[in-house]
Amino acid sequence: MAFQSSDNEIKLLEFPRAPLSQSKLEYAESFIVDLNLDDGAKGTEKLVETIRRSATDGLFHIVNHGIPSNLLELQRDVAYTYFKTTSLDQKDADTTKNGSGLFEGYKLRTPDEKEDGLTPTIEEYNYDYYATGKVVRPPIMEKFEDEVAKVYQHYHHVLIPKMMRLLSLVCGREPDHFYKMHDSSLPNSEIAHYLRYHVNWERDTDKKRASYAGHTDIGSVTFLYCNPMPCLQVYTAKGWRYVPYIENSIIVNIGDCLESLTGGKFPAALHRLVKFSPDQAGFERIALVYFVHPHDNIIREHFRLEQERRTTLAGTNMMSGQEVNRLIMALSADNEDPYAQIVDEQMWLRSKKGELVPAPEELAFDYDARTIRRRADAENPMMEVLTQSQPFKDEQWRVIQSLAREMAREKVAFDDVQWKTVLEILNRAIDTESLQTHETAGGLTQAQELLLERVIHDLKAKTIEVP
Ligand SMILES: O=C(O)CCC(=O)C(=O)O
Ligand SMILES: [Fe+2]
Repeated sequence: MAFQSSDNEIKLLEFPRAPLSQSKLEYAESFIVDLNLDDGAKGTEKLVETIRRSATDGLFHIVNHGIPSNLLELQRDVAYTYFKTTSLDQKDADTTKNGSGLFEGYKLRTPDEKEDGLTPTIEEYNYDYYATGKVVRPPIMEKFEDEVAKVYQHYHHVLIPKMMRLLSLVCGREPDHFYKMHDSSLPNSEIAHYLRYHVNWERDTDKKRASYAGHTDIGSVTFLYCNPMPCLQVYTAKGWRYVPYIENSIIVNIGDCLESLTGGKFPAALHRLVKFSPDQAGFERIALVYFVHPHDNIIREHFRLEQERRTTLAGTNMMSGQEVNRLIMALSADNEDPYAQIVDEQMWLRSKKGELVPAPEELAFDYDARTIRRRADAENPMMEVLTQSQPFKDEQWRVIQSLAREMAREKVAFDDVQWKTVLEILNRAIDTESLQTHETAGGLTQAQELLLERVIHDLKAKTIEVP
């Protein structure tokens, strides 16, 4: 039950702030965008250049953003008070789905957590101020809504347009190019996201909450109010690095949608949370995040394109920047960094410029589970379709891989039925050196046939080595 004093008034608690950490840590480069310099002329050009340079990390810091720090710190106290003083039963009741698949309110506990009566060690609350207004807010949030809403209003009316304009300029577009995808003419969502990391949150790392295992945010940009507890890391060309703490700054973090909208030229920031530094042990951490998504139809198109790319790349050993991200996510979920030993820095940088790069040979994607596993113990989903549970011979696999590479390059895909035809043709080509493609039941388009013929021709010419 919410803490209430005798006069029925809910009291705001002050979040116990840890002293600044003195730990010596390896930090990412600080790309600082001072909005006071945004003059529409030389100053703006300088900011555009800084943002352009930050594209390797996908993350930069804005200062002189115009939101008074006391408002943001009030927001931190409000979030803390809610998490700290609200009963579990009330929190369970505070969840609402807003119809878009995104949750509103308190993030539902898992059935296990409910059964064991446990409070999640990372708690989350989502707040879409510009949504329909149907959601009933907890009393402490209602009480301070007018003040805290000034933060949302500033994001909505000032910082989103400014960032979208700067990002459009970075990408050589018309100044309103990205903002037109976010304005109020069509439905979209902006979500204030509060997180409470309990003192002992790292003990639950097997639960892999998205916020701390390596991940990218799905929207276009995310604003993160600077946090004096240096747990946030970003993946850079040098590996995982701590995000520097710059007082009163707001971090801007590029999400998947902006990566798609820029054709991979502005890659999403891959980030994660790691344990508290020893001199801040015993404190909790409250994070204040503001997710920005483009219009709903653009989000849908983004997911459609992602699905299409996955279909095209499935079974190939080529990866897009997003797959590279997923690879690092899968490998670094335990806060280790084996990725750097597998893929070199140049490859990573190329993927960050929108190129397809070869995946490490020994790894295979599992698109359904959104993970990547070592090939030895991987069941490749394409192999399943092709072999219908027969084990796949090495030589067949070699040919299929070559075919798949060509498919990725030429953007040709086969459906499940067509794959069976393809397999028949390839098996015959391998076993009898017969290269006829037209003898089979078919179902292939001309482009597919041509592609297949070329791969088979290479096979005959032994440019594909069959061991
Ligand atoms: O806790 C933080 O600083 C960031 C959390 C985060 O990455 C997220 O909520 O997506
Ligand atoms: Fe995130």
